[in-house]
This record gives sequence, C-alpha cells and structure tokens, in this order.
Amino acid sequence: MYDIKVDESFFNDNQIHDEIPQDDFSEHIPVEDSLTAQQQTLLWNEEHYLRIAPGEDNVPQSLLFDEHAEELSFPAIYLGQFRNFRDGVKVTPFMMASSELRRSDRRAVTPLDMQKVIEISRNLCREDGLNDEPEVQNVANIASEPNPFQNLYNNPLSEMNSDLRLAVLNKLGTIAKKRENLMPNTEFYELMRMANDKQKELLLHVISNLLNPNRSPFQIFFTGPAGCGKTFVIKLIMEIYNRYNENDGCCNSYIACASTGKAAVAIDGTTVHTALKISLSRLLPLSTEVAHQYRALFKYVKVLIIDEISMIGAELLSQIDSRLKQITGDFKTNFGGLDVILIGDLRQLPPVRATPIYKQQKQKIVGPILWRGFRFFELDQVMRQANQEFSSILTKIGNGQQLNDQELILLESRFVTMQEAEEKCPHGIRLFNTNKDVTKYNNRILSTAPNKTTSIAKDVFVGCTSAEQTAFVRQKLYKMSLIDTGGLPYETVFVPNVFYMITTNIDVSDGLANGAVGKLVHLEFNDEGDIEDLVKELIDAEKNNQNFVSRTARTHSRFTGSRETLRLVKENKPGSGFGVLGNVLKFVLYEVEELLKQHGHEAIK
Ligand SMILES: Nc1ncnc2c1ncn2[C@@H]1O[C@H](COP(=O)(O)OP(=O)(O)OP(=O)(O)O)[C@@H](O)[C@H]1O
Repeated sequence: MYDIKVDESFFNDNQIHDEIPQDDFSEHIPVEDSLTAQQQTLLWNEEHYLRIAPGEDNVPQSLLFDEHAEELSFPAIYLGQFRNFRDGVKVTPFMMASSELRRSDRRAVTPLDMQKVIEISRNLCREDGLNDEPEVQNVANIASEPNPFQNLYNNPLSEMNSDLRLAVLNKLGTIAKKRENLMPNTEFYELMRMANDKQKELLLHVISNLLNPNRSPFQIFFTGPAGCGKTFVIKLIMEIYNRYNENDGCCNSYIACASTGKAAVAIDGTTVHTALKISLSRLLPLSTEVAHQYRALFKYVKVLIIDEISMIGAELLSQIDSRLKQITGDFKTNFGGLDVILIGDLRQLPPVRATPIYKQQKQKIVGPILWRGFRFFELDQVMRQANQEFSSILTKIGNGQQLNDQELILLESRFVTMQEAEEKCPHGIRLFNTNKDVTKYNNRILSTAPNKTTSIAKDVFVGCTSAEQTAFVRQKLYKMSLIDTGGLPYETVFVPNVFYMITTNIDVSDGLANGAVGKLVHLEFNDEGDIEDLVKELIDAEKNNQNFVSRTARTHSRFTGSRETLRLVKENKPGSGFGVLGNVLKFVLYEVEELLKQHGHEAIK
C-alpha cells in the first residue's frame, strides 16, 4: 500500500547496518611523523608559541555599559556621530532612536495609526480560507435554495426528465457543450500508444485516478514549451473524462476554457470568465436560477480544464475556487471538490495587471495555498515537426540557455528590414511596443487607401439638463482613452480588402474571438449614408457549428461571399443597436446595450 520495497536481507537475521570499524576511515599515521609535520610550520616550534590574536584576553565591553552602543549599531541613522546629552538627563536607547528617526524622516513625526496598522497586520496574517475579500468570501458561502425540480431530475422514469435537463442546460448557452460521441476504440488506443513517456505518465495518472473507487479530487498543472503536445494531451484528457466517467450522455464530463478567447477557440471551449460567469471587476453571487442551471450541468462535470494559464492571475484563481464552491455546495474542499487541470507555459505572457498565479496575492502574507495544491507535470519533448530548429531556439531562449553560433546565424537570418517586410509580407500582423505606434502604422495604411469610409461615433448623451452640460460631457468623452470607452474610438476608417483584427470576444464558440483576423469584403450603407453592415472573411475560420452556419446563412442571404464569409453586425433591433468601430489592425464590435452599461452613454455605429 505504501510502496515499501523489501528484499531477502529484510527476513535474515544478519545485521546489515553493523557499526563500521573505526579503522576503516581513520588513517594510520605514526605519532612521531605527525609531530614532525607540525613542528615544520611557521607558527609553532618547540621553543616559541606565536601569538596570532593580539586582542586575546581583553574582555569586550558589555553593550549595557557602552555609552556609544546605539550610534555604533545604527550608523545609517547616526551618520557616524556620537550624541552628547545634558548632565542629569536620562535618555533610553528607544528615545534616542525615535528622536533621530523623526529628525531624518518626517513621516515618523506623525504618530502611527495603531488601529489601522493592527487591522492591516491582521488581514495579512489571516489563513487562506478566510483571507478572500469579503465579497468573494460571501459568494463562496451562498448556498442555493433547494431546487423545486430536483425530484423530477432524480426520477429516471420521468419522461420529462431529459427534456427538462436539456432545456435547463440550453439556458447556459455555450458553456454546456453537448457531449460529442466518443472516439472509436481503435483511434483512442492508437493515440494513447503515440503519446511519449511524459505524456503517457500524465494520461495514466488521470485514468488511474478516475478508475480509483476511493478517489479524491486532484489538481494538476502541466507545462512545456511550444509544440510539446499540450493540446494533444488536453484532447485526450477530455476523451478520457467522457470515457471513464459516469455520464448521462447529455453533456461532456469536462468544462474546457482558457484565459483568452483565441486560446479558447483552439480547444473548442470558452473563456474562463464566460464559463463561470465571473465579471471582470469582481465576483458577484449567481442568481438562484443560474446556480440551479449550473448544478444541473455540474452533476456530471468532473473536471475544469483551463488552458493558457500564464495569463490567469492569482486573484482569478481564487475567484474560480469560490465560484466552484458555490456551484457544487462543497465549501470545505478546494475548487468545490472538482478536479482542476491547468495547462500553460509560465514563461509566456503574464497576466495583465494581476499577480501571477504562483505568487501570493496582494494584501496576503499567507502563500498561494491554492497553487501549492497542484501536482506538477512537465512535457519537455517538442513533438511538432514543422520548424523544429527554430522552435528549439525559442525554447532555449525561454530557458535562458546560451545559443551556439549556428543558432545565432539562423536567428539573425530571420531579421528583415521594414521595406523587405512590406514586400514579402504585406498582410502580416505587425507588433509594436506601444499603441501610439500601432495607430501611426494604421493611419499610414489608411491614408494611402483610395476608397475609404470614415465612420464617426454618434453619441447620445442622456441626463444632461443644459447645452453647457452636454458640451462639457462631450468634451470629456472625446478626451477619454480607448480603455475608458470600452475600446470604442471616436472615428474609424473602413477600407475594403484590408485586414482587420477583432479585438473583443464577440462569439468565442464561432471563432469570433479577440485576435481573429479577417479581410473586410463588403460594406452596406443605410439611406443616410451610414454604414449599416459589414462583412468579413475570416482567415482562420474552421468552425462548423450551429452558430456559424446560421450566421453564415444570414450573410449569404444578402451578400454572396465565400464559405468563410461572416457578417459581423447583428440586426439592428429597436431599443438596442450595434457598435462598429475600430481601426485597421484593431477592429472592435460592441453591442450598444453593453456599452450603455459601462459608460452611461450611447454610441451608435
Ligand atoms: N505523442 C505525439 N505523437 C505524435 N505527434 C504528436 C504527439 N504529441 C503532439 N504531437 C503533434 O505535435 C504537434 C504539436 O502539438 P500541440 O499543438 O499539442 O503542442 P502544444 O504544446 O499545444 O503547442 P503550442 O504551445 O504551440 O500550442 C501537433 O501537430 C501534434 O499533433
């Protein structure tokens, strides 16, 4: 049980740990020889003992009696100057030090707000289970009301049972993925055989855990350089969970998600925020209805798989933990008793404005307890055949290893001038260090375009009571940065046949995620000459799901394009609208409803 290995000697009487005879490790040197050797040193001979410590026998003065002990102990405060006090004045070291501190640093003049200090210290010292911000903790502790339909769910003979379950799950939209058919056995075994040693170790660990009748939830983090087969393993893990887990055949036994929309598309999942309804600012409790929907879904969901973990911060991990606790109702176990598998390469992009996942959160002195519960696996063999040499160079750079001459030559051969880039790769994506440079580049492309359409945001200001107020708000709005306006610029230029990148997640299940690139192929105008619709041809469209098909069908009814052509703008419904704004490399599409929530103003078009 404890993997204790025994051999024959264990059962014999022979003492295998007999004391080692002293002679075995002490050298046999005759006494006379050793004395001669010592006599030959410079420090000692038969007549004379050399004294090498002149201070020997001098007893050092006790700190208590040394009148300059304070100055000597803190040279930075006293700047090497001894202090004299008037006769009769009794000064303790503490009084001296605080007086010096006040003299050198004015902050020390104000008496400390001890209550505040104690409060901060207490917050810092709280245990992890208690140290979430109050609202996160509240969310974790909110147990849902009993589900009125529970009896119906539990009754397997009820005809309504599966319909009802489906209807409830439908409400969760893309989060509840209908279970795909399992792979044929031969294909599954073939893939398992293909896995290399490290991949196999990880996969077998997952399988053995699932098959263990006394299993307890486990958390895994696996990592490795680009091309080491992370996605390959994720796909197999998904299959394993569906295969070896009790399931009603309705939904998958896993929820797959990623930190970004683009990464989510790669594993056919959604973003973490969407999957667990975590808003960007803070964690709000789920409504009773939604909590029930999640519980219906999580009846068979056993694992949460999160890809591109490097971009997820410690705060978000704690929110995920709280949310899962709320959903499963198990508040005592990490992640509500679910398996959690994190995948990513921590040398890649760190989270934006957040603490990396392995560090302790701000305001917390207790370490990253959640993170410490993860078992670590490393896949180190690059399996990707294409560009193997180049990819090994990148891995070496990531590991901080030195490149050899040949690798340096290969790396340097990839450098091109701006001019060469224009010639060889006019539609390649350019990366710049700052937004300012992006805008500059985009403007240069736009200014040379012959047929461009400029679209100006039509802002409607509500709640202003006078013209001055409106003018003031308008001026303020135009000065706001793109971050403050939810990515909506004031002016956008549209040029057909130019490549645009979507910079927000419109529909991750459709591949319309932040980062998807496509060519603008068609613009439609209304009677007032404003852009009403636009059509984009996605470069990396490989989706073939329901949403994509219906969206494409809608597109084709009005515009004949290729199979990958998508109309990006939703129908303009009364009471809502659409926002279409962006620039050449950044293309933003917002629904006004969402904008109104964020900024209290309406920006149409
Ligand atoms: N054991 C294997 N046998 C054969 N091919 C494999 C194996 N593992 C991975 N591959 C192949 O290697 C390529 C790279 O794998 P994969 O995309 O899973 O790597 P990755 O770590 O996710 O890469 P990235 O970090 O760039 O996304 C894929 O074509 C995959 O099919």
